Amino acid sequence: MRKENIVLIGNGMAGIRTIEEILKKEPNRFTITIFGKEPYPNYNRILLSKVLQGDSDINEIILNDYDWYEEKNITLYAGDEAEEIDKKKKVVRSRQGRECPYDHLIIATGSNAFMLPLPGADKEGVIAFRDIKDTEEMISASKKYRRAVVIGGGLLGLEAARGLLNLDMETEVVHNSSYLMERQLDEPASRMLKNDLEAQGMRFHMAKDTEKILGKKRVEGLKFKDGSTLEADLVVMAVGIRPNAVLAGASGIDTNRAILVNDHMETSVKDIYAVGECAEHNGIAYGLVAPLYEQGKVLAERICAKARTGTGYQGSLTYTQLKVSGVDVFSAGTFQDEEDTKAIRVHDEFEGIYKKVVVRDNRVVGAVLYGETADSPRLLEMMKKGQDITGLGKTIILPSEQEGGEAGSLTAAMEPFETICGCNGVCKGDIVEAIQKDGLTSVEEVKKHTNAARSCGGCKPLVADLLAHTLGDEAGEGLQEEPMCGCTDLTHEEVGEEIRTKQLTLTREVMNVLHWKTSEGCSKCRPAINYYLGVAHPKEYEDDPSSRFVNERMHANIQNDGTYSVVPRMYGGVTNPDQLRKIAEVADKYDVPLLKLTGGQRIDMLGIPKADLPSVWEDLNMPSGYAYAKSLRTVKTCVGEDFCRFGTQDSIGLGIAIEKKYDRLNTPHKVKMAVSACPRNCAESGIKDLGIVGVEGAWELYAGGNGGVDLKGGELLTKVQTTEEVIDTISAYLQYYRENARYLERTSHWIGRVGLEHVKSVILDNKEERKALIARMDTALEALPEDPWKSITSNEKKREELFEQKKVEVLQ
Ligand SMILES: Cc1cc2nc3c(=O)[nH]c(=O)nc-3n(C[C@H](O)[C@H](O)[C@H](O)COP(=O)(O)OP(=O)(O)OC[C@H]3O[C@@H](n4cnc5c(N)ncnc54)[C@H](O)[C@@H]3O)c2cc1C
Ligand SMILES: NC(=O)c1ccc[n+]([C@@H]2O[C@H](COP(=O)([O-])OP(=O)(O)OC[C@H]3O[C@@H](n4cnc5c(N)ncnc54)[C@H](O)[C@@H]3O)[C@@H](O)[C@H]2O)c1
Ligand code: SF4
Ligand code: FES
Repeated sequence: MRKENIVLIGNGMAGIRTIEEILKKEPNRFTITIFGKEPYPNYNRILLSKVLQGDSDINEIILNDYDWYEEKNITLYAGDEAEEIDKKKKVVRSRQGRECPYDHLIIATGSNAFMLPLPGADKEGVIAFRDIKDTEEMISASKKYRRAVVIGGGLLGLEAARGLLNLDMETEVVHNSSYLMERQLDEPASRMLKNDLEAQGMRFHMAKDTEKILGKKRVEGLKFKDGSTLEADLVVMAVGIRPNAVLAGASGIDTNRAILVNDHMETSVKDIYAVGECAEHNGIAYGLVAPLYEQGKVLAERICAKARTGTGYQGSLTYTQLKVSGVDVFSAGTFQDEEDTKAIRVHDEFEGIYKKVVVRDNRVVGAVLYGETADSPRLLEMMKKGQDITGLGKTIILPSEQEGGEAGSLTAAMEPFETICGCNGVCKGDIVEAIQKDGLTSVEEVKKHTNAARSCGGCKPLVADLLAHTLGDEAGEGLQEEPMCGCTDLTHEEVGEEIRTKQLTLTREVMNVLHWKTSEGCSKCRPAINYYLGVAHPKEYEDDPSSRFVNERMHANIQNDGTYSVVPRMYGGVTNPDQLRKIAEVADKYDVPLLKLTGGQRIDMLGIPKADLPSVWEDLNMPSGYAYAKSLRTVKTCVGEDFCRFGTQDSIGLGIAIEKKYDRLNTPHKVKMAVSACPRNCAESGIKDLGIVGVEGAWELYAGGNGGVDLKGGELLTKVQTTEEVIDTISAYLQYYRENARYLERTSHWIGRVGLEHVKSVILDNKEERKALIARMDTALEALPEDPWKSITSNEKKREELFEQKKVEVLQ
């Protein structure tokens, strides 16, 4: 029987994804022929930004190489353009004279970059940014010329500008509106973006209209309508796209802005379909891959089923993320305030974080996240489902606002149906199933099996996290490591190792020697570098407060209304009438709105304005409880042998001794401990980073427990006889954790990653290493800073700098 012929015009992202979907359903039913104007196999256009930025090369962005076409028996005419569609004879004719019959014709001709029709726009050195040729031209221009101007401050323009900066060009962006990315961001987010990009070295000319392009044969500059000029050796136009519908229109297929299609991607002509940026569905021609891939799935279904099935394509909710290292931007749906909308806003100018969630009729209809975008999958899910948020608190809508903002634990808390990869519409459940069923151990494998992370790559950290979480103890050597952040290609471990081996001592030095891609780093790498430097040089390194998160800088936890909470240290959860009287007096004097007992057995004074913090600390005259820090938080104790009839050990005495010894020590994440004097475990030792349980004549130590989002029982580390052995084991364990865990990795994740047996083999079995770890811990303890509250209240300058100048806003 004759196979049916499919002809595809356009070898780009949407067309080939449609073919992939068809082949999944019907690997042998069709003879497939593809015309591609560009002389390459199918590549990832999105990652051209990364090629320009030097993070990737052209070979790495090929999605399907020539072998793939051969394996699938597909004929590809690369570099040959389809010029005519003869609907009567059902053939396509090409520029090189080929004539191909079709039973099904798919048009996926994408878009063309829009070139402003300015006088001089045809000069040498004036280009677009759309394909491999443009990218290569920019890279080669950077070797000869110095001054680049990008016209257009949208997604494409900013990604191009970042690339040109990486190529060492002086880069200016000319934008016709007063705000960058005004189609995706509101004013505050746009302002923050501009500040951060300026700090990276980009220069902006806002609200400028270009009148003409100056120069002889090659471009020499721009002239604006206000009469001013700007010199340029290279001009990149990034001012939007125009769907490529000319061939379809000339062939008698109905077009408007693009090729008109119905819910099944059918055009006005039988057996001719359109998909991708060249298609217009319900008045919208999309310019991002996620909707195009959804269309591809529908079209594959339509062609394979030989009839219309189901509801077809119903339009897409789009979202964008900017691919520029050092800035995290997310935008979806309605992002401007409207008459019938309300917004939840969080704005932290210290950490450079802005979040706005737009709500209409108790449903999330849009969001802008700047500086921290971990909440984006959950918000998208809420928007897609139209979830009623009545009664949901801010920490449910923005889970990363929870105390401590547990970086890295977000996928653990996600539901199986929640989307991990927006571009490819892949949810958590699909990925977990593939990891388990197919034994996947790397992001690359997950990519191949599920398509997740195969497009913009923005979801890679989530995929990596999910992989590590799903594999747990099995996550061994094969697990592919992710870079620390967009500012570097090095992993946490590599940066730590370089700091140690190259004896780097300052943040700036780390960034210079390790070729950081941004001049100032970002909110992910700066705190991590600061931490690694502190661990490597405990005596010499001077902590950098500007690399600390806001809570650590202010030595108090910021609350959702912009006030702070103050938690004084109560060693082992033990207090006395003097302390209680002092707390009561301070609470009265400062009208503290809420006093609350914490889970760590101390008293939290909530609702204190920032300006009052130093006076409150002074009046309390108690040490800081470090309730805000990546450090030892509390050592919870049960009453133990002195009072409890079951107690066999002095849990309070041991708990206080431990808390006094390790108090103020920097750790990769917060550390909680507990001491119970018998297996009844009243201090909840089983869910602590290190839990100690008294048994007849001995102590059992449990490691890697967690009572937070990721509930986990600790595992037995060892059983020892004396309190001295307990302390030595804690020193070895904590020091090994400090030196080997990634910054922001809780002990439960760290042990899950490296395995408890490994930790035991180092800190218990290897006597030499145990001794060395204990010695290094002692050195770190000798170098501990004085109590931070005291150091601020006794230093007028510090007090003024921190508490009387800058502004932290948290708007609700
Ligand atoms: C630098 C850059 C970064 C981007 N980043 C993102 C991002 O982060 N996220 C995101 O979602 N989207 C991003 N996009 C947009 C995304 O790449 C497009 O939406 C997507 O590539 C469109 O796919 P398509 O198949 O419709 O069109 P295309 O990928 O453009 O493919 C169409 C192909 O058809 C060919 N063609 C046209 N006419 C003919 C003809 N007559 N005969 C034969 N071949 C023809 C074209 O040469 C082209 O190769 C980015 C785009 C660029 C340029
Ligand atoms: N990260 C991403 O998702 C990403 C990255 C790059 C490109 N893309 C896609 O590629 C396509 C093209 O991107 P784009 O940024 O060119 O399109 P765009 O339409 O989103 O932005 C163009 C920008 O240029 C500005 N502009 C228009 N005319 C101008 C003029 N005369 N002078 C100065 N500025 C002018 C506009 O105000 C607008 O902000 C879009 O579909 C986009 O979604 C997406
Ligand atoms: S853990 Fe045991 S010793 Fe401690 S309070 Fe509870 S029952 Fe008493
Ligand atoms: S979100 Fe773009 S590849 Fe997954």
